[in-house]
Amino acid sequence: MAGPAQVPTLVYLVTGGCGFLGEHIVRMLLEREPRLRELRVFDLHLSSWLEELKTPGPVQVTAIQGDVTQAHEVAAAVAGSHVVIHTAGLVDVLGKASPKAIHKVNVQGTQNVIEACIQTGTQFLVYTSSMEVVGPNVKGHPFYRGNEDTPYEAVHRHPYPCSKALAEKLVLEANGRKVNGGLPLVTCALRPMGIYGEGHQIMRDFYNQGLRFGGRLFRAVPASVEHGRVYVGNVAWMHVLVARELEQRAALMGGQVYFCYDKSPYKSYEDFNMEFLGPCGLRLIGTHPLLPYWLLMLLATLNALLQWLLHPLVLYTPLLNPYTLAMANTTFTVSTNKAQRHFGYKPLFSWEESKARTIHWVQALEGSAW
Ligand SMILES: NC(=O)C1=CN([C@@H]2O[C@H](COP(=O)(O)OP(=O)(O)OC[C@H]3O[C@@H](n4cnc5c(N)ncnc54)[C@H](O)[C@@H]3O)[C@@H](O)[C@H]2O)C=CC1
Ligand SMILES: C[C@@H](CO)CCC[C@@H](C)[C@H]1CC[C@H]2[C@@H]3[C@H](O)CC4=CC(=O)CC[C@]4(C)[C@H]3CC[C@]12C
Repeated sequence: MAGPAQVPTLVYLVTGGCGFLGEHIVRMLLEREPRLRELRVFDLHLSSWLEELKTPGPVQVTAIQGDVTQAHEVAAAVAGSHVVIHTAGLVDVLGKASPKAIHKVNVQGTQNVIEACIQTGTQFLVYTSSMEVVGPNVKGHPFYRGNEDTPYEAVHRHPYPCSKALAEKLVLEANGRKVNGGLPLVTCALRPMGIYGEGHQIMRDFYNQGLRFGGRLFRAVPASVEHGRVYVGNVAWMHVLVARELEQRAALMGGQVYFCYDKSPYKSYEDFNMEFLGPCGLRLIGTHPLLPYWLLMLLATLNALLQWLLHPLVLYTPLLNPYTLAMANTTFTVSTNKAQRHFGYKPLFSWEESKARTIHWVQALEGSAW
């Protein structure tokens, strides 16, 4: 809420504001950005929950149905905004979208956002990048408690990380370009670890898979492999803070990247999911992977082959493919305080609270075993 001395003046635009992360950013801005006058929510598909936010209140919420690949639609939405949080993206590692579509949305879409800021004189751009810009790489090298300066051979082949890496580069290189009116564009990129929390589709998929197998999930990843995770509320909070601080700390923060992290424990992907699915009645079978890695890779490759064979007829997109298996089997965790040093980030939600909120959400899912 605005204090007595604060007159809300700022206009924010959130692209992808109806997605899993986008919704949390939108709600967080409304709760915790007192200087906000108007919040523009731009998305290809507008969600029904936006309606309740559009009712008269201290902040005008404007829903804009649009496509980031359409430069004119982006420019119209950006015009007159002070800050753009560009979180729209095509997130796909299961083969639901073509490489071309992923590139178009993630790279061309980001280029359109940058050019729109330049054309319309919008000075501050926050980009949701991804840990995937760094790794895990195709060689399966571990990244153990690394930070933004840890050397790592970032080599990608999959369309999604390739597109995020290219888009991040565009955003960082645009820092300092002159926007209409002559002021410099200030950009920075946030690289979330694997996000979890209310609304997480893959968590929902694992839960439904567990229900189909009589409440059981079967271990495929050794418990010793650590996969970094971060709660969606903390990712949203980091976006709000960066957007708020970018003006005052432009010299320090402009052109920088920040991993998005919190106090979520370092665990394997499956053991971490069990923190939520366990209390909802699911069990993870096996203390070690039930099948050897080579056999899992064979099955994953068969899945990829089936996907290719079936694609003219149906979309076959199982969770297990060579890429997801390699991702889940490679340690990738961060330990950094760069965001704290540069803009005072501290997680808003403790691990206990993040866990409780996520469990509560899983329990409320349809078909719950709870
Ligand atoms: N889910 C995760 O674990 C992580 C996600 N990220 C990044 O966070 C961002 C948000 O991801 P999620 O919320 O998980 O995905 P999501 O798929 O739930 O949200 C993406 C949103 O972008 C919108 N969108 C897609 N194409 C669009 C287009 N052409 N024009 C306008 N809007 C479009 C979608 O409709 C959707 O609402 C993405 O940029 C993603 O790369 C980064 C790290 C981890
Ligand atoms: C082998 C399977 C048996 O249970 C487990 C498969 C799990 C995978 C579906 C996930 C493992 C790692 C995830 C990715 C990771 O958290 C990083 C990501 C960052 C992003 O920017 C987007 C999402 C994702 C690619 C995430 C997707 C799901 C996994 C591959």
